[in-house]
Amino acid sequence: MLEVKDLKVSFGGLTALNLDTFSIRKNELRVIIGPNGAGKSTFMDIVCGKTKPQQGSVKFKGLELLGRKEVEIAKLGVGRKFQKPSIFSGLTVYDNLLLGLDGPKDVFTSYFYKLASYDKDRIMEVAEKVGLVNDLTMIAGSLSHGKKQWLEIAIVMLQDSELMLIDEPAAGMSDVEAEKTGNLLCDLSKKHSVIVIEHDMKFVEQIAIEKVSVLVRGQLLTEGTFQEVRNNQEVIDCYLGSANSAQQKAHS
Ligand SMILES: Nc1ncnc2c1ncn2[C@@H]1O[C@H](COP(=O)(O)OP(=O)(O)OP(=O)(O)O)[C@@H](O)[C@H]1O
Repeated sequence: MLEVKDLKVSFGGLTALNLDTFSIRKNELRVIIGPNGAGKSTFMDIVCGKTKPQQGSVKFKGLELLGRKEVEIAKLGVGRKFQKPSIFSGLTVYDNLLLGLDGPKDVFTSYFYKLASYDKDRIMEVAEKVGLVNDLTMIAGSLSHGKKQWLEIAIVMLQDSELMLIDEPAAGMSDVEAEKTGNLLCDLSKKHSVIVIEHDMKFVEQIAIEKVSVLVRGQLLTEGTFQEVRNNQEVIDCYLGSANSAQQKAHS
């Protein structure tokens, strides 16, 4: 589904990413973890066309993505949820979802776009899945932080992208909200390839049903199951640090 090779990106002399290889399968859920500044968001920025790397190759279903515009990459089937919610705060939840449909792309035409009943059904189906069905008339800006994150995930779901890039979906969520988000992402991965960046280890453990990739200083340190990664001494040293060591001592 996605095959990355020799990817390099620097900002003003600082190497943000230097990735030899990275790939994920169709309908795989991959979690990327790593300390702050490891290059995780930069990786997603490159895949969705927001950032141009100095060199490398990013193939999506065999098609080279590098050199293409963000809109074109989105149309090819790559959807992105950013770290900070980027919804239209002044519009209702419903109108945000309407804009997320693969129809007219500006606010004005969307308002006058004649919705097919299929589109309405899609909006209701997705709103139901993310638990926003009772909030459709709410102004998006007044939603709780967790619900804003769900709205943004809903917008990616409406685009029905084959590859979904989800940056820190559980940030700022309560445990209950995070668990619900985890279930949603696991469910999505039955029909889509999903890459999730996350810091919260409890959440990572819940969603890491397949491989976890660890990025450190722009490089892929290791990949494996959650348990393998969690017990990897280099990962403990580089990333999980003393908090995890203390936890392991407490368990032994
Ligand atoms: N547009 C930019 N211009 C300059 N430097 C940047 C830019 N984007 C990212 N960087 C730098 O590249 C490095 C990698 O940043 P990135 O945001 O990808 O890390 P991250 O792993 O997502 O971190 P975090 O977990 O804190 O979000 C950092 O040193 C960051 O300051």
